[in-house]
Amino acid sequence: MTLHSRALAAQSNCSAAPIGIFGGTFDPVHFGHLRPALDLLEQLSLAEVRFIPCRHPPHRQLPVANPEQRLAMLRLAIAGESRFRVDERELARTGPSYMVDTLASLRAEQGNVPLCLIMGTDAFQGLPKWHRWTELIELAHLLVMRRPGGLLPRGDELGDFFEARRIHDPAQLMQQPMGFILPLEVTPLEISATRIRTLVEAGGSARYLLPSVVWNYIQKECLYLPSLSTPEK
Ligand SMILES: Nc1ncnc2c1ncn2[C@@H]1O[C@H](COP(=O)(O)OP(=O)(O)OP(=O)(O)O)[C@@H](O)[C@H]1O
Ligand SMILES: O=C(O)c1ccc[n+]([C@@H]2O[C@H](COP(=O)([O-])O)[C@@H](O)[C@H]2O)c1
Repeated sequence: MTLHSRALAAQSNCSAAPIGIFGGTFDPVHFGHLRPALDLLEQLSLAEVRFIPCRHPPHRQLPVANPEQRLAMLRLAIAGESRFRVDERELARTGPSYMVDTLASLRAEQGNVPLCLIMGTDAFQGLPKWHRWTELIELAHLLVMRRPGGLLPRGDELGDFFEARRIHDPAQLMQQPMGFILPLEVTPLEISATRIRTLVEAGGSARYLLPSVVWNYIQKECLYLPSLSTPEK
C-alpha cells in the first residue's frame, strides 16, 4: 500500500455507500453486463454502478463500433435505471485506456468513498497483464463476478494475490475504501459481445441477448455486418 492509500484507509469506517465501477469495451453492451451489474448493485447496496467504456482497449484488437456508437448503445441500454450511469472519462482521454489511470482520477474525486471495480472471472484471470496491475487494489476493491465456466485463480502469482485480499463478508467493503477482493455469484448468462458480433455478421439476429433498443440501434447503424463494419481508426 502507498502512503496515500494507507492514509485514506485509516480514515475508515466509510460512511458513504460503495460505488461500482464497471469498465468494458461494450462492443456492444448486452444482458450479460446489465443483469449482473444490477445483481451486484442490489446485493451490495451500491450507491450506483458507473459504466466506463474504454476508448483504446490496451489489451485487444480495436473495437468494431466506434466510441460514439458504443457510448450511444450504453446510454440506450441503461435509460430508465437511475442507479446506472455512464462515465465518459476514458473516451475523453487519448492513448491506451489504462484502468489504473481511471481509478486514480475517480479516487481523487471521491475521497475515501469505497470504490468497487467490477469485472468478470475472465477479466480477473488476465489481471497480471494490466498496466501497473498491483496498484489497482490500492485504489479500489475488486468485485469478481463468476462468468459461466469461469474459475478463480489458484496457486500462481494471481492466486496468491487473490487469497491475500479475499473477503467473504460484503460488509467489509465499508470498512475501508479499497484493498479487498470479493468474488460473487451473479445471474449466469452465457452471453458475450463476441458471440453477438459473430451472429450478426453471419446474418443472424441478436434479439433477446441485449435490450431491444440496442438491437434496433445496431440494425439502424448497420453495425457488425461483414461488408459495412469498418474498424475504428
Ligand atoms: N456474460 C457475462 N457475465 C458476467 N460478466 C461479463 C459477461 N460478459 C462480460 N462480462 C464482463 O464485463 C466486462 C466488460 O466485458 P466486455 O465489454 O469485454 O464484454 P464481452 O462480452 O466479454 O466482450 P468480448 O466478447 O468482445 O470480449 C468484463 O469484466 C467481463 O468479464
Ligand atoms: O489497464 C489495463 O492495462 C487494462 C488491460 C485490460 C483490460 N482493461 C480494462 O478492463 C475492462 C474490461 O476489458 P474487456 O476487454 O473485457 O472489455 C475494460 O475497462 C478495459 O479497459 C484494462
